[in-house]
Amino acid sequence: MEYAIYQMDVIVANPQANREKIKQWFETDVTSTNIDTVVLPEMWNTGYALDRLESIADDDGAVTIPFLSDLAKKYQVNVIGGSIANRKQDGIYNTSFVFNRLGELVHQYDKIHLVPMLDEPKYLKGGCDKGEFFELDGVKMGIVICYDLRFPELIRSLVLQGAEVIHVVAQWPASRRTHWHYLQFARAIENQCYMIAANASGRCDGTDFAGESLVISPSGEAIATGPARQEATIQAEIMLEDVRKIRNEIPVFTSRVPYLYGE
Ligand SMILES: NC(=O)CCC(=O)C(=O)O
Repeated sequence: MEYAIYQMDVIVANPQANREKIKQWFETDVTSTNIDTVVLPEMWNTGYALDRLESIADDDGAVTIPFLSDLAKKYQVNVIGGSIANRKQDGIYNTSFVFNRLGELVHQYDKIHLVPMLDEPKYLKGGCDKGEFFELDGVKMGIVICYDLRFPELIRSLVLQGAEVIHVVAQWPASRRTHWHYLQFARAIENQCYMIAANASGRCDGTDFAGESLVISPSGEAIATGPARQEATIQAEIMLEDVRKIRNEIPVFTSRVPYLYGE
């Protein structure tokens, strides 16, 4: 499966301009190649303009769902739609939407863990549905959003449901770029799964985002790394048989003792 990650420099507080950027990116970077799946970063509609979300968040995906669905259909690619600021009845969530090549919405997920360091709990509501896997092209996968990466239980639970590929969509600050790297590698190695991590570049209210998007194999090798702090497209091919291979070589999942972990 061939991936393209949009390491996007999100325009702060301008959803229309960000949709235009994404449309343009599909035209230039998705048409000419054999891409199966594209991945966008976190909060690509508004960036971290949290104090302005009341007026710029989408309304339960009203604009974003048809926008991403049309792109998936037009280019016949799966779309891991990053995440957006998304108003629901009881507040604004940080929501991901995933589409298959037919443009069908196959999954949605609200970020569970809100980031105190970026003031998210003041402006956003945290999701309370447990992460569930979805399937694209017959492959079981999962998605988490940025700070969720720090909670190994969430990713382990997706992998125990059968996910072989975990997507992390993010706006991860450059100041904590070492955590970004080590945590991604740890999650790949401990779960023997692919990690596909799409980070934003650019800056918002004095915070620089790291870029350095990553594709990591189930044995913990970096297959692709995006440049630091600049917009880029990262392309990589993943081989699902590598998941089976490493799980046979180092049978972590048969060595587990679930009753000792309270499962
Ligand atoms: N957008 C985020 O969730 C950032 C997470 C972060 O800064 C961290 O975990 O550190």
